[in-house]
Amino acid sequence: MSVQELVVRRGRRSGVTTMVAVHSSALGPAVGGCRFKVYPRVHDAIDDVLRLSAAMTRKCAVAGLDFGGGKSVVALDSVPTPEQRRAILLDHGDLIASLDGAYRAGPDVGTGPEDMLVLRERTPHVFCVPEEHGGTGSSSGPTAVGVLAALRAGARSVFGGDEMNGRRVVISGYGSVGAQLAAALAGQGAEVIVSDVDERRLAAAEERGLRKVGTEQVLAIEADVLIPAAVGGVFGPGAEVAAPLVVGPANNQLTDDAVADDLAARGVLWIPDFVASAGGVVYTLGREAENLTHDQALGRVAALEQTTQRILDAASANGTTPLAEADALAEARLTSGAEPRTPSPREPRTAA
Ligand SMILES: NC(=O)c1ccc[n+]([C@@H]2O[C@H](COP(=O)([O-])OP(=O)(O)OC[C@H]3O[C@@H](n4cnc5c(N)ncnc54)[C@H](O)[C@@H]3O)[C@@H](O)[C@H]2O)c1
Repeated sequence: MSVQELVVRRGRRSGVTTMVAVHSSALGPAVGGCRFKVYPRVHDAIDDVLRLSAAMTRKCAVAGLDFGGGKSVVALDSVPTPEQRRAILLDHGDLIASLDGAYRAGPDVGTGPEDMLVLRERTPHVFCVPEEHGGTGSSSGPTAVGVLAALRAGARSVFGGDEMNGRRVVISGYGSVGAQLAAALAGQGAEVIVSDVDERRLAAAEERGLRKVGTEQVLAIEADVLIPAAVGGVFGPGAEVAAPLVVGPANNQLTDDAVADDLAARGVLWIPDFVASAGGVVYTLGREAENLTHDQALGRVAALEQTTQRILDAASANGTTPLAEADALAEARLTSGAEPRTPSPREPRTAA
């Protein structure tokens, strides 16, 4: 897999290997989340950082952002103590600082706004520190708003309308984004069923009156919409999916791009994850890099509905998949550097 820059370093305080991949800076400095995860081997972490950074390039390009794709990964061999965690974050902050702004980090799986605060002790190139420290905090709310925008476009294509009342929706992963999607869709009258590997999350869902289903049944359950909101690699070759519409925030849902063709051949409309999950990065960069107001930034997130519609219309007109059309849109921006929304990327507000 091509990558512009990959830096892998063992931290001097923690002894833990952390890494940053800058996949592309064709449209601007690379942005991406910092993932804390236990990996069997460092090579698995390297594979992950490369794939995730490439997905960020596509996400930023399709969403019209003047930023490139990057990612950072902390390759853990076990869950760290709080002291180790701080040492790892400081080491990782030094690594990000050494790239001099070519990569800017936000939270990802395993990290949150408080961790960004520790990174910021070593580098200004950090997004999403808590609001009381001048950042915008967790991006899960805007991410959920973006998924709902993409869902509306998808529902019009599949069901002829975007009314969710009476529709059955299965959400895999009742975490930060999944829980917000569940609340919003239940509020619109949808029958929401959730799945999670964490019993405490399931108990929280049940307290809110939501039905649960085992993780092994998620793909097979009869539903109108399936929302992958947990992990990547959900759909492999020949995956059997009962729901006609799949749209969700989880990154890298397909084990391979060719799976998009398999899903289409089975009559499943899969909205590319890098389109549906862009709400968080669109909102955060709008607020922190362009100083937009909350409402202005949310307006940009809502525009993901039109972007998705454009992709679905093109797929329908050209007899292709939404993935092929989303890729074409990303490629057009990357090769022409087309129509930057802002004159030039600015420093993140947190850098001030
Ligand atoms: N938070 C954001 O702004 C954002 C932005 C873009 C993409 N994403 C992606 O969306 C997904 C959800 O993000 P989040 O912030 O809600 O994460 P989260 O960690 O808060 O929630 C994930 C949930 O999935 C559950 N889970 C893990 N493995 C599972 C499995 N095999 N089956 C079912 N449930 C499982 C976890 O227990 C957890 O409750 C992640 O893949 C993340 O990378 C999130």
